[in-house]
Amino acid sequence: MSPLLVHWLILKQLFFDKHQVRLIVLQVYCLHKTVRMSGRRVVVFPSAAELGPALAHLVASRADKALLDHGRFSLGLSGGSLVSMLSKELPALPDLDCSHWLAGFCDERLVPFNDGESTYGLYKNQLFSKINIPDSGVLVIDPSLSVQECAEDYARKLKEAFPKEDIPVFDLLLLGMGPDGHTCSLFPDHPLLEETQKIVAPIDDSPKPPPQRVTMTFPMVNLARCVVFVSTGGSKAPVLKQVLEGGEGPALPAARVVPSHGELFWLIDEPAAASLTLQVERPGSAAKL
Ligand SMILES: O=C(O)[C@H](O)[C@@H](O)[C@H](O)[C@H](O)COP(=O)(O)O
Repeated sequence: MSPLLVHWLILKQLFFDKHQVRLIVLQVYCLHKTVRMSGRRVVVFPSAAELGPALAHLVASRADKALLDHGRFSLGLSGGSLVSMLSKELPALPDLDCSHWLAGFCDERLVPFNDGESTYGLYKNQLFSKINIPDSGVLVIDPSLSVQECAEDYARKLKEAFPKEDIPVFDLLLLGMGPDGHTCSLFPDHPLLEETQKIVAPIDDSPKPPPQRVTMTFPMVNLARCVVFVSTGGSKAPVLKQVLEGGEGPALPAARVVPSHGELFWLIDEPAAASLTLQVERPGSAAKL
């Protein structure tokens, strides 16, 4: 018998009657249900430095699972701080094999690849050059096209890469969230939030520069097997509270990411979590998610 169980049985004998035991079990169950079984896990790390390795392990574990299940791991990337975090942490994993990975972009800015604003350009220099992902394993936009054509071209590339599915189902999408609650290039109050037909849409009036971008839409994002938001820093605290706990007015774009069948993680640090009152997980840096 495990020592924990022995302790519990002694405690139970000494202090609790049957009714109290039932209550405690019910409370533990409810807590577990709130934290885990709502389908969304909010996981708080002391700092971004501790969050990074846990994110890398999560990526590697979902990659292992996907490779076993269907021989390929499809990963959707976003810009922002994710670029440097992934570029630091993924190559540091021992034995990471990316030869059967397919990397796409949750959104991309319509600028040449050698422009400092190109998300692909950043990943190419900082991450792809350090891991063994083949060039053919990276799905990129064609920045020479108009924004409309670019979105159509990128949607076609995605559909070709997922021939068995009407709408591509990514194994893992990594998302960031802006201080206005945007994610991908889906901005608050923008008509693209209501898009139901296209899997990738053009946007030429992005409130955050550069104005021309292409973006995955909610119908595609919400089909992913796993979606992970990464949000760090005290400046994100107010919007995180609104997104995770609700507030006045229509739901912000990041709050509308609710995978229909997949997992949803919010990996955040303590400064970003400062205003939250909901139940969160605080697993420490060695977290295996
Ligand atoms: O295309 C963009 O303009 C950025 O990529 C942007 O959408 C970013 O992902 C979020 O603002 C989160 O940024 P952080 O990861 O730095 O919080």
